[in-house]
Amino acid sequence: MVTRRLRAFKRWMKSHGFQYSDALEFTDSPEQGIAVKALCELKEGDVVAKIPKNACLTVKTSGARDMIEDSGLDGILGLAVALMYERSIGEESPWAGYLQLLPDQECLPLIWTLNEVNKLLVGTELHKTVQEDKALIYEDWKENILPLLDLAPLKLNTKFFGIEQYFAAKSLIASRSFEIDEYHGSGMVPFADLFNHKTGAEDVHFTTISSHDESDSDSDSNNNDVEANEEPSATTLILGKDFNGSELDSSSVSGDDMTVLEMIMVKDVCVGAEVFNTYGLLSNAALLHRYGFTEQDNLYDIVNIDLELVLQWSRSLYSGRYSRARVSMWRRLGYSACVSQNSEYFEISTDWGTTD
Ligand SMILES: C[S@@+](CC[C@H](N)C(=O)[O-])C[C@H]1O[C@@H](n2cnc3c(N)ncnc32)[C@H](O)[C@@H]1O
Repeated sequence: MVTRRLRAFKRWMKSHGFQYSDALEFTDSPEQGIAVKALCELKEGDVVAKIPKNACLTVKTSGARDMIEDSGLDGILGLAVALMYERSIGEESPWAGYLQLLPDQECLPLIWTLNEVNKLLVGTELHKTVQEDKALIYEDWKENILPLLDLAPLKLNTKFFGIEQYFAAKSLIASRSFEIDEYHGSGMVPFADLFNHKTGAEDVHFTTISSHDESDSDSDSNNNDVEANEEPSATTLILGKDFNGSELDSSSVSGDDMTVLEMIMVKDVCVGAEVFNTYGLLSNAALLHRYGFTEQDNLYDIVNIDLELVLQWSRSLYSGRYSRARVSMWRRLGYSACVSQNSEYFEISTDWGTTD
């Protein structure tokens, strides 16, 4: 269903220089939110959208830039202030047409009440993490956001900068922001954040393309393409992270470059099917923590077992020497503290200390 908010968003995209394929359809339902579907067959290699970087909401593009930078805020904290600020000025925000499409907040564990966290996460590896998240976010707000309210020049509307609004902004940033490049840092990327996730089976990649790669020629293009690049030297971006784990694109060192972000099909998609992006190869704990959902039959799901528990169990059955031999064997087999990009969710005790 094309809702009024989607129509307003499309108008907004048009007026901000977005190009996207007519073959993409946005659907909006109260139960499932927004999804992107294929109206006709999409082919691997199709460039289905081009997003101007300066239409992304970042600290650099926000009207609150001076205040944020003068206060020494940056990163996610700076982006949270930028997002709260743009929300606070309503229709006057250049992103009004985009912001009206966002939910108030994303239902991540960090915005659950403490009761819900204690009841629903007890016994899971997220329990302590989310408790700590909540405490840290509150401290962040007290230390960094509250003092902004006394700063005169921008006359902030305080009701948009309360603790609840800060949690809401953090939940949206966790679930929808991208690391854009060295200049912009993290930002909200309209359009790119409409795609849902499918673990290890995405159809589209979100990439950053340097302006010098751009070409007017489009010899192989089909009707679904928006103008394709000749030789794109692309870096794939995923929500919240640089996908390749490589350095962020540093070609953009000022705000006036013409760099664009592109969405490129990495697989054929047939008519009527949903077009998925990837948020990474994540376990269900990581998905829940960052995005507020889990996936059935997630091939990348893992269960962490605290090594201390395993050692206690082993020591209760076997001698200390035998237990140590076991630990050494696990090490040789590569069983160790997780060193993946998402290790924050999966850390097992790294204390391999000897015990008798
Ligand atoms: C980047 S947004 C995607 C667009 C979103 N569906 C919307 O309505 O705007 C990310 C959010 O979409 C939802 N989402 C994405 N992929 C999902 C999936 N495979 N299953 C359930 N919810 C998903 C989650 O709420 C997640 O926090």
